[in-house]
Order: sequence, then structure tokens, then C-alpha cells
Amino acid sequence: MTVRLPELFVARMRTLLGDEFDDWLASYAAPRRYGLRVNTLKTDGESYRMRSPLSAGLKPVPWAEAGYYYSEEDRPGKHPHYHAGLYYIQEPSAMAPAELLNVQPGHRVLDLCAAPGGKSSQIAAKLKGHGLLVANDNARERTKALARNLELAGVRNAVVLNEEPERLVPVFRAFFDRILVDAPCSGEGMFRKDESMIADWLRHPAAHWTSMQREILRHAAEMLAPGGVLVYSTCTFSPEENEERIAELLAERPDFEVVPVPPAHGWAPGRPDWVSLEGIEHRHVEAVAGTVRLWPHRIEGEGHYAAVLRRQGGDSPGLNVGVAPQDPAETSGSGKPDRPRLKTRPNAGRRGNGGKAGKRGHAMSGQEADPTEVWRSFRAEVLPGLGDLPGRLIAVGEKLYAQPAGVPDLSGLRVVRHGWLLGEARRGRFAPSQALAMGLAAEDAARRVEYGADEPEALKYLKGETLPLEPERLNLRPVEDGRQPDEAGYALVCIDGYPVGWGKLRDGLLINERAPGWRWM
Ligand SMILES: C[S@@+](CC[C@H](N)C(=O)[O-])C[C@H]1O[C@@H](n2cnc3c(N)ncnc32)[C@H](O)[C@@H]1O
Repeated sequence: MTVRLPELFVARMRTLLGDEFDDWLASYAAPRRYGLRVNTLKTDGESYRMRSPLSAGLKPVPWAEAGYYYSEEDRPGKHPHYHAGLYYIQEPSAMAPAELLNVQPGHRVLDLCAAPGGKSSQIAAKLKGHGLLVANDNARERTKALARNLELAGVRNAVVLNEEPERLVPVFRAFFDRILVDAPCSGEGMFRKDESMIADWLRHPAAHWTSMQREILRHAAEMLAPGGVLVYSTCTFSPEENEERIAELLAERPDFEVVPVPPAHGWAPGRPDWVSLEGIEHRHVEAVAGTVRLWPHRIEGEGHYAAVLRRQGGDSPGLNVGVAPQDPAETSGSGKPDRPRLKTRPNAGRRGNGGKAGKRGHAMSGQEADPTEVWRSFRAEVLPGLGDLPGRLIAVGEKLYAQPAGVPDLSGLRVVRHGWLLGEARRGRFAPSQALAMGLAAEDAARRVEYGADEPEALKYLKGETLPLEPERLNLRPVEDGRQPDEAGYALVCIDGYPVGWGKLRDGLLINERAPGWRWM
């Protein structure tokens, strides 16, 4: 066996698994399986699979839309398509919880323990740009990766928060149609993938995690709308962190029930016989048979646990499937009075929205230009193809966001992203963000520069180099009044037709404007 498992862990698994123990143990000698999920916000899974540059080809993960196994030697993290956000590298069994959440476009969804964003980006793909994703994590550093991964995937309708769940409850009580609690856990299912998890396991016994999980689940339950669905998941095997947490929640919350997961794909049922809590009614313990375990010796994946819970009731307006209703404040154009730090504008769902563009379109005089004003002129000149934005425009200091519809007042919360970060007003000009580039389609831009993924220039651009501009790479589309755009100014840089960042065209050069933190190292 290549992985040295802690003796205590092995002994406990022997007791739990009985006849299955040998098969389970043998799985640690087998090579691990690698997975990626094609980003259906940008392309569809099957067509990507057919033309994928990943040499050995991709094999579908049976339980995940656009999820595929790949071969280790293909190293998809080193391909330009990764930097174009065309897929997310995700362990195959970790794809199950977001599938079980049954997200529909228009839902309001909370991913409560979201960093670094694998399941959040999966949820965002299922929302198809409609509705709201609130992605939260209480670890500040980890929310940076979370925001970045959502931006890489081109997600436009997410708010990223860095909060303790209890502080979210007053703002989002009974608000969400779907909640994912992908709980912090002892990570026993990760030992084959990441041996450093074994040291963590030795440091922190299950009790360290169970009190956290209990609190997180309680707060999550408060934020689910009647009729809504909550999925609780972990990547660990211990019953204290799995079945016991669910039986306890059912005992505390009579308005919650388990929605049984049908057996499929080699998944195994949850184990009521492993629950050893005192004083819990038998029916709550029995109900956990409807939860699900993904075992590494039964499936091609590292292992996971998931429970699907439904909150009874269901007349909540939050349960609309379809595009979430507009907040009246968003259509009237008035900012909410109790958000003094924010300047809000009705979202210009109009195209070109009337900014008086100067020769280069997006400069305003003065140091204190309103970001919405410089954005309008930038948009008219640089993004003539951009359609409606989600929600409304919100200026936070010099930053400008398109905030998805229906977001309540976030005052007092630690907000990492108020929505889709469009850019910043700097010295009277609009500086577009990397997030804006990643959320666009190539055709939105007046000027675009195209590279093929297998051309050396693609790599050079991703690494931050300034490149000579070869005229045949430049595509122009007319701006609003039918004029051809200048051949100088911001251009959207695309690889195989997918945006990867900005450049500025000047004096026969493509000046690299790819954000420094995003450059390929
Ligand atoms: C299993 S990881 C989440 C993985 C993530 N869902 C994904 O798919 O990429 C658990 C996360 O919970 C976060 N966490 C721990 N305690 C938390 C709490 N009290 N509230 C919110 N998040 C918490 C950790 O920082 C960690 O990022």
C-alpha cells in the first residue's frame, strides 16, 4: 500500500465495514482517479469532450453533468483552456453534492462553506446566469481563491462573502431555495489524494469537527425557505460527522425531512446502525438510510457522504423556478437608503446606454469620476455586443459591480464581491477587470485579438508578455452608431475563441493588461 493510514483509523474502519473492509483497504493501493468538470457556462460538455486536446480522451463521470475522468499525464491544469475557464479540476466524488442539490435557473442558492469554489462553480453552471449564488466561507484567505475561481469560470450572478454563518442568518432568514453545506470535516476520504490530510486527522479528532458541523447546520437550516432543499456533505467516513449530524438535525427541526437518494452509480445508503446518539427518536435515526455514501472501493472516486434534506412548507416566493423577480429598488433606480457606502444605479439593461464617448470613448475629466459614468462610455466604445447585465450597477468606492437581482442589504457583512466585478474608475478612466473579461463572450467586444491554444503566443500572453500585433489576429466589430472602432484601445484577448483577458492596442503592439495575479507562472 502506498498510503500509510493511521492505525486507529484502520481499526475503526475494520469495525464499521466488516466484510467490506478488505475491499475498502485494497482501494488505497489502487491509483487515484482524476476528474474535471467542463464549464457549461462557456461550452457544452459533450462537444468539448469531442474536441478536447486532452490526449487520452475524457470518460464521463456517471453522476455529474459535464463531469469527466482524465488521465494524470494529461495535466489539464497546464493547458490554456484551463486559463480560459473551460473546465474546473474536481475530484469525481466531490461532484455529487451539487448534483443532488437540484439547482434550477432562477433559484437563490447559498453555498455556505464554499472555498475554494469547486461546488460553487458547479452550482453557478446550473443557474445558467439566472438567479443568485451567495458563496461564503469563513476563512478570509480562502475566499480569495473562491472569488477567483468563480471569476475564472465567468460567473456573473454571484456574491462572495467572508462570514460566520450565524452573522448571515438575520440577513438571509428563510431566504434560499437551495443551500449547500459542504462542511469542514476530518477529510478521511482525501487520504489517497492528499497525504497531508493524515497529519491534520491526527491533530484533530472527530469531536473537533462535529461541534462545528452542528452549528453550521443549525444556522443553515434557518436560512432555507420552506419547501427548499439543503444538501449536507463531507469528504469523510466517520458516522459522527455524517449520519449522526443528520439524525440530530431531524430531531431538532421537525420541519426538516430526508429526501431519500435512490441507489445508483454504486452509491451505498447511509447507515442508521452506525448512529450511537443518546435520546434520538428511532424514526430520525432510521431516516438516515436515505442519505448516501460514496465509497472508494465501490465507485471511481475518493469517497463522500451526502444527505438531501427538505424543509416542509413551500409557499415561499423564493421557490420560483425561472428568473428571480426584480427587486423594485432595482427597477426604480433608487439606491436603498440604508446603504450609505454604496452608490447604486439602475442597471443599464440598455445597450450602449447613452454615455457621451470621447474620441477614445471611456475617459472622463477629473479625478473623482463616477464609476458608472466612465463604465457607460467604456461600454459604448469597447463592448458594443454586451447585452443585459444581471441586476443593477453598484459602485463601491472606485469599483463597479453588476449585482444580481434580489440581493438583500449586505451592510455590516464582510463582502468580498458584491456581484460581477466590472472594473474600476481610475484617474477618470474605466479600467476593466479580469472578471469582466472572463464573463464576456468574444463577440461582445469591438476589438478582439485571437490566438490558438497551440500557438506560442497564447502562452506568452497568459504569462503577461507584450506581443507584436499581427493584423490578421485583430477582429473589429462596429460600435453602437455603426462606426468601425479605432484600431487603438482596449481589446479582448481570446484563445480558441474564449476570452482570457485584456490588452491595449498601441503602436502595433498588444500591451498585456492581464491582471498580474492571474498570470501563468
Ligand atoms: C470541504 S471545504 C469546502 C470545499 C468547497 N465546497 C469546494 O467544493 O471547493 C470546507 C470549507 O469550510 C470552511 N469553513 C470552516 N468552518 C466554517 C464556518 N464556520 N463557516 C463557513 N465556512 C467554514 C473552510 O474554510 C473550508 O473552506
